[in-house]
Amino acid sequence: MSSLQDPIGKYLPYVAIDLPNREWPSRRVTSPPVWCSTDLRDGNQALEQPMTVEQKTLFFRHLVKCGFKEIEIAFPSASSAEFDFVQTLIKDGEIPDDVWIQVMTPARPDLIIRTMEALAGANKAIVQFYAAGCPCFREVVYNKTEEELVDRVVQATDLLRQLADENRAKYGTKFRLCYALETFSQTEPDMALKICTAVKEAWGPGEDGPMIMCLPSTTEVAPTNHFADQIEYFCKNFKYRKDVVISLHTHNDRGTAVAASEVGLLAGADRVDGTLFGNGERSGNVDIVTLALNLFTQGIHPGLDFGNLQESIDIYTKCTQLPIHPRHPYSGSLVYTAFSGSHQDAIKKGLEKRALALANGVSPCRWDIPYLLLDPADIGRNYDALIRVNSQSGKGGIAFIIKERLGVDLPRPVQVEFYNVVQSLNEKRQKDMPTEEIIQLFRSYYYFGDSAAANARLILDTSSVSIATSPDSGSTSFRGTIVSDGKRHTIYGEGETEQIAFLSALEKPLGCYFGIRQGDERTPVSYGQTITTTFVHLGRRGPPGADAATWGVGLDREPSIARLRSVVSAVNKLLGSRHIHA
Ligand SMILES: CC(=O)SCCNC(=O)CCNC(=O)[C@H](O)C(C)(C)COP(=O)(O)OP(=O)(O)OC[C@H]1O[C@@H](n2cnc3c(N)ncnc32)[C@H](O)[C@@H]1OP(=O)(O)O
Ligand SMILES: CC(C)C(=O)C(=O)O
Repeated sequence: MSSLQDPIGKYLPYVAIDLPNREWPSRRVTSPPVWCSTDLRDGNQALEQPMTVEQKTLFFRHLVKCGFKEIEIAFPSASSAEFDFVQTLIKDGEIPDDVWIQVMTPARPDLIIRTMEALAGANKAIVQFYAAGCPCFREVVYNKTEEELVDRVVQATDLLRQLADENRAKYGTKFRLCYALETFSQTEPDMALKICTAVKEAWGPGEDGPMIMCLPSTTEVAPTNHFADQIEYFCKNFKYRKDVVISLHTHNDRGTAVAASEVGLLAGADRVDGTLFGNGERSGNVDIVTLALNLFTQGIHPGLDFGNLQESIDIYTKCTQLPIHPRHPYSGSLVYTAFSGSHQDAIKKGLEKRALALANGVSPCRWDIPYLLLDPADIGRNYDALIRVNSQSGKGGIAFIIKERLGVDLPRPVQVEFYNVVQSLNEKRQKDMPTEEIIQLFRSYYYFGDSAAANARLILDTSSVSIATSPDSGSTSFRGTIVSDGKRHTIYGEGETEQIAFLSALEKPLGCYFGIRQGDERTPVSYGQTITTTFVHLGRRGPPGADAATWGVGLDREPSIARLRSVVSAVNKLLGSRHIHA
């Protein structure tokens, strides 16, 4: 069996930057960055099967709909499909006036020329060219000295400026340059400054807007505090800082791309490029949905619209053929679901408190629900999946489902009673119980609604019921028709309340004596109509030691009928027999 070897010597720790007065730890982000989607380039280049023109077009339209104003659409020199895609978007008028398309090229003259050809006719274009700066790339990949590398990027910038001028003259295209110092986070800080200064000076002030300096963690190799130091150091020491937009492009090799971008913004960056759901090379780019919703849950509108997140998920999965993990932040199918009892209980209480505050007109009503960072409704989800029941669940979660689906607000003892029923089934099944099944079980267990009546030994014909209260004695009389074990009886009884009168009327045909031990009636709930829910705890007198008691539930628009129904429910449970559980 293999075991993890001693890593000392094989892997080197990062070299910390001397930044004694670092400011990023105490800063706050108060407004969103400029966003750039790189789904159609970095995302696309990492797919087993890169997107077709149709898929890219669909994705592009969606990015526009989400509100991206800068969209990297292709690596035009990679293939004719990529080249043609750029031309198709331009010629078909797909690009809104306020959107800058971005394309990517290495700092190679042949590829730069081809890239600029692809932009013929564009209105607004950002050309991103890249060359890595770190020692490994200089030595291993390019075989170039620092000076030779600087020369290469300066020559590339000169060529880009010349071609941009030509395109501008021919098509009126507005051009901005983005230089991506690939492997920035592995490049010596002063080398990073040197190479970016050379590019900026070669490009000049830029006619159509500020130049962009993209500082990527091409491969994420160190903790995020180090990345933040690198960005702050660059921002403080780059002499053209005020003239450029600093952009972040973080990868997720250590699983901290989101955190790296967040601290990078604190450290002074202005722009973030990344992909929806973090698609991209290896473990991906930064997930822009997560970043944006992280801002949203701090009370800052991200300037991107993920109000219908399912649409983004559907388009993403269709175009990339990649799934979203069920536990993916904000987007996963299970991230707004609690299975465990104490989570469910807390969520239920939080939502009830919020409902009360909303009903009392509290506005704005702060979202403060245990375990739920975001209101699922904000991204277009409903509350159906909030609670799912398995053997780890408790009474609170089950009560939540019954309340949400049936409008029945169970009192605590009924919650406990029904929880025990669900729990004993769950323990046998060893898997979660779908909501529909819980509802069905509730109906049948409490002989609730028409479907449950089929199993009932006692049925009350509610249309036959007449209840009267004597003004003299104050006593209430009940008259009505029941069906007991298939036989029809017209019965009569008297008592202090309609429930007691009904119970006394039942004694003869059923041959049993029942007594009310406890009752509970809930404020009528409104589901288009006003419904009263009544709960009764009913005892049956049996032989010594064999007394039984149970809860019954009754619902009706008419409060007195709801009370009688609760008695029917409890009596049926006590009589048992024809009752069949799920
Ligand atoms: C970190 C990133 O994601 S960067 C973006 C990466 N994306 C892509 O590569 C997707 C599209 N790429 C492609 O289709 C192809 O790589 C092409 C068409 C661009 C180039 O293909 P080829 O000409 O066959 O070259 P290849 O990809 O093997 O590149 C290697 C050469 O480019 C050089 N090179 C690599 N990056 C750069 C750069 N940024 N600037 C200048 N030269 C570079 C290498 O040093 C190497 O040169 P050498 O042949 O003299 O040793
Ligand atoms: C070249 C840049 C933008 C990049 O994709 C990276 O470094 O990961």
